Amino acid sequence: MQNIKFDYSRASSFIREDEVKQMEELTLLAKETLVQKRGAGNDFLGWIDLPVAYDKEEFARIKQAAKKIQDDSEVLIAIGIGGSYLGAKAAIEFLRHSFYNTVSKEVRKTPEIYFAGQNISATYLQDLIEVIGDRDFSVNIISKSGTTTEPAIAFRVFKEMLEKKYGKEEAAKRIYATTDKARGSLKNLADAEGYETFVVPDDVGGRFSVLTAVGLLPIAVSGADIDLLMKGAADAREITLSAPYEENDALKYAAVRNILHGKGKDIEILANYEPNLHFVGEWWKQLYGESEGKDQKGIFNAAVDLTTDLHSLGQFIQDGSRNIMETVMNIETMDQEVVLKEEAVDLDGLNYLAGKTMDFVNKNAMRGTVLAHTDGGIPVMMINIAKRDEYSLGQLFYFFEFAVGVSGYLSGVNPFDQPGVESYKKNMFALLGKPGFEKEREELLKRL
Ligand SMILES: O=P(O)(O)OC[C@H]1O[C@H](O)[C@H](O)[C@@H](O)[C@@H]1O
Repeated sequence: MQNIKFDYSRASSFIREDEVKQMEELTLLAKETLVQKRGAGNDFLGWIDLPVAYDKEEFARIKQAAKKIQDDSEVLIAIGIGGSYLGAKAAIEFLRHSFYNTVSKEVRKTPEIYFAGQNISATYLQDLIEVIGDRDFSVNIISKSGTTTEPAIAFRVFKEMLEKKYGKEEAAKRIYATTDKARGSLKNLADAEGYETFVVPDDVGGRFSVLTAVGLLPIAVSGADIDLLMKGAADAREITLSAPYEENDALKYAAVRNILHGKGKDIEILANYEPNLHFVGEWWKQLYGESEGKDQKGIFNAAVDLTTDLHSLGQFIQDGSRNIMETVMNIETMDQEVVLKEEAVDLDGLNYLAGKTMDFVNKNAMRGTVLAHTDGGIPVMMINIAKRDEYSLGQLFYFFEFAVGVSGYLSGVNPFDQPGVESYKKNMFALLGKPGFEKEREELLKRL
């Protein structure tokens, strides 16, 4: 079943069919380079077969660990940043209750889940500690490299808290470490302290790791069905690897956004009309931004929540600099319904909507906006998502991952490295006085 469909028919005034056809050869070549692991970054292509070739024994352990956390904890703190944060956050926000952490326990049924280590804010951390209070909690520390500063700092704090509350031995049973199978300080620490560990495979980069233990453990704790998530990704893989160019949506998305980029559309905004999709947008920003923004090239990625942002950025999108393309994530069938009622006196003038659902209003807002943006000079592409469930999300993750691999090769970059991310770290370490950065420190202090 194909639950994710790409449709660029609305952008027909910006792009001709023969242009898309002309991209066929290059796009198929990029796809073959990717699949046959012949391109730059080919050490990091484990995500291509992951949905069918994942470690089944570990998968079962993830489910057991999730069950244990559900049984013995009221709160899970998932610590991680970038790819070790955004996938799980996106999935839980998309799949579960809009107010997951605040809705009653009877409705939620599973532990509250908070994220930490995705910033260096003391206020955020102190407030989170207050939220946990004296309740039972567990920690999932997630870092592929095992050396990232932000999560390491947060982990120190929560590790101490756990050890104080439960004693060292019991605390160790409430700490789950997801990291490299052999390297890094987190792996060493986990081995020394006896934490249960889960592996981020060597050949899966952080931003492609949502379907490894990195994403799967917190997602499973939230009560979402990770079997269905994997099934969705596996089916998307099947479709993407076998469909011819004309019917291959991931390839078309890669081709079309590159054509539009060539016409001066340097910015791509990913829009949603459902708040549950907000963090899919955040996940996508890392996936696309880190994969393509390098060598002084790339499409800048931004995400907007609509109709909310039509009342802030809407003016700019409609009428500002014309270097933007838009991709809309549209959930075709929503699971909840609110029907608008008739009022005896039509003071707010809304009686014309009586009997209509909110989704009807939302979808028409979307249709109207797509047309307005098109008329305003913004090519709009649609990604139609059948519904809000694990199966569709698995497909969506795979669709975006595959498309960015192809798209990166089309634009001539290595989509699987992120050399630029090191620059801020080097300066931060130097300013913090980390051993080994003495020379850089001297130079930087002169510039402050
Ligand atoms: O999982 P970690 O090794 O802690 O890495 C977390 C993040 O760190 C850096 O920002 C990388 O550029 C990201 O790609 C990565 O997802």
